[in-house]
Amino acid sequence: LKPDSLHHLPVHPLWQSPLTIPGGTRQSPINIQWRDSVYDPFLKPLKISYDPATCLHIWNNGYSFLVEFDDSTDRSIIDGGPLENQYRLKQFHFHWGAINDWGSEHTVDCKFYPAELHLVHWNAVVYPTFEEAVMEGDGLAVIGVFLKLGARHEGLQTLVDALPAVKHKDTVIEFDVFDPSCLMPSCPDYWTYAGSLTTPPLTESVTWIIKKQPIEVDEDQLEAFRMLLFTSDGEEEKRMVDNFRPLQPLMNRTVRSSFQ
Ligand SMILES: NS(=O)(=O)c1ccc(-n2ccn(-c3ccc(F)cc3F)c2=O)cc1
Ligand SMILES: [Zn+2]
Repeated sequence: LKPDSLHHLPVHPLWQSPLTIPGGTRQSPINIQWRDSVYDPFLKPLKISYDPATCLHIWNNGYSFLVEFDDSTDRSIIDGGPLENQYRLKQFHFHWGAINDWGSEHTVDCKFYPAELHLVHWNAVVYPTFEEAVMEGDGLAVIGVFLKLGARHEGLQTLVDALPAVKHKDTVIEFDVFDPSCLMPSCPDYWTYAGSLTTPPLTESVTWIIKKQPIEVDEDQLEAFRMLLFTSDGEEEKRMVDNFRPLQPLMNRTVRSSFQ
């Protein structure tokens, strides 16, 4: 890419940034082609231990709504799986579509789910702050969980009930007890690959752990996501929908599976 050609990269209206990172070799999200994933018998089970009391607040950051956690200690962590160290939970958020035909960031055999949950963790064993971990190849670990249309999810409902209070960009409410483990599917199977953040700064610092089994949510719960706004109070309302990044090239990467 010659420098002047950067100005002609397609810029997706939502992301206000180049769709592809010049020189990017491990961008996310990707399509997971099930038959091309490679079973790795050395992958360990993922260990998750969250302390519900570390939950702080929910805020609408203009991209999604984030549930943020107190990551000043090792009270909410994940370990095992493909990870060399334990990683601390910082926040979780979702991506979803305007309709149920799409909304997830990752796809499986080119199939979209209506939404995708991301639990963002950082390597506090090696890096002193989240800000530094974001810049390092082994700095972050994000668990991705697909949402599919089905039965009402009782654990999610406490979160859904709070969403009207964060309808507008830059609004926040206290949310002091929530255990994200209730959003995990029962099946331990996952895929894992080396990738990036899917919104700016798009840094190539994420070990992705994508759960094979989706969780079920009902239509009302998805509609509750869709009534959020990208816009601040007083601005012309823009519904917060389709906040997912387009698929990125796999390039020289292998997706490993924890299951045969
Ligand atoms: N969708 S995702 O890949 O899970 C994803 C995408 C972007 C982020 N993200 C965006 C800005 N930040 C961020 C927040 C605080 C900070 F100090 C540094 C950051 F990069 C961040 O973690 C976090 C997670
Ligand atoms: Zn995300």
